[in-house]
Amino acid sequence: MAAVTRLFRSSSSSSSALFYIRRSLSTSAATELKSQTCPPRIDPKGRNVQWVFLGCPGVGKGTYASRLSALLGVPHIATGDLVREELSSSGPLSKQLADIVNQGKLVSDEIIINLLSKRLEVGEAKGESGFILDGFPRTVRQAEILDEVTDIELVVNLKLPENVLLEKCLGRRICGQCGKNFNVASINVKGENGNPDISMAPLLPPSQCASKLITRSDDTETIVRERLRIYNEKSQPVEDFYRGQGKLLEFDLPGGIPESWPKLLEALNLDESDDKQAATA
Ligand SMILES: Nc1ncnc2c1ncn2[C@@H]1O[C@H](COP(=O)(O)OP(=O)(O)O)[C@@H](O)[C@H]1O
Repeated sequence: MAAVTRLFRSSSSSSSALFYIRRSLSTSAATELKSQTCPPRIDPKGRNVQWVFLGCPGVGKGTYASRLSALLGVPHIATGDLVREELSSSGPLSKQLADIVNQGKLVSDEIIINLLSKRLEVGEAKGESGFILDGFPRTVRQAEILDEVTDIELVVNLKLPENVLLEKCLGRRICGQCGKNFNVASINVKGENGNPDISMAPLLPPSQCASKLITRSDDTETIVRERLRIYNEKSQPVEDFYRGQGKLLEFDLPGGIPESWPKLLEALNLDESDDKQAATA
């Protein structure tokens, strides 16, 4: 497979893949955020933002990153989706990835950078610029590599208590036909240590999707617990990396989408009229 060939041809860690990332991103204008944690009020479209979404498995990175990508007119690039696409192909990497993902482990930095650079190449050919990254970087090494090739403006760190994350992952369903995400869990968790209670209504599928729902093979309790453990070990240092750069916006989700989305827009200094544009996009 071309991606693997390219990866193993590179003499230093991911250098050829990095070339593609650099080339794809060099045309995008980056705005320094530095010590601010709230971006300036902006005209959302055509801004070519370079944002990253961090957060534990099941927190909702995909949901909010995808809504914001529609609002801001930039691609939502989820490395988990790239891994799953590769998994469902019959390429030689597929079996290796299945073993890693189904143990809840992280794919190597080299493979993930290679998949990401291929995705960026395709986007570049279509004239894309800017991005919202979801699920990348997940290690400090990945964050350092990203820093070498682009200037991330803002890193949104979505947070929920661990018991909610587990329930959300176990309730997650995907329509096998249209690919939309749903959640059958009805969450009511009492807040501990002075934290507020959290309730989330299920996000149920319409009738045409109801009979086609599938569960991700890595959304079992054992694998989710392992993914949470690995997040704490490998990905939490990424939060510190960006906190040190003054780019981290911490966002405690207050509940499901109806409660969280307006508050997230507020935290990002985006307003309701921008939201309406997204809804009709
Ligand atoms: N940046 C990355 N680095 C290493 N592995 C990754 C990365 N992104 C995704 N993966 C792999 O793909 C799997 C699914 O990713 P994702 O859909 O983002 O899951 P999650 O729901 O755990 O956030 C991960 O468990 C991991 O094996």
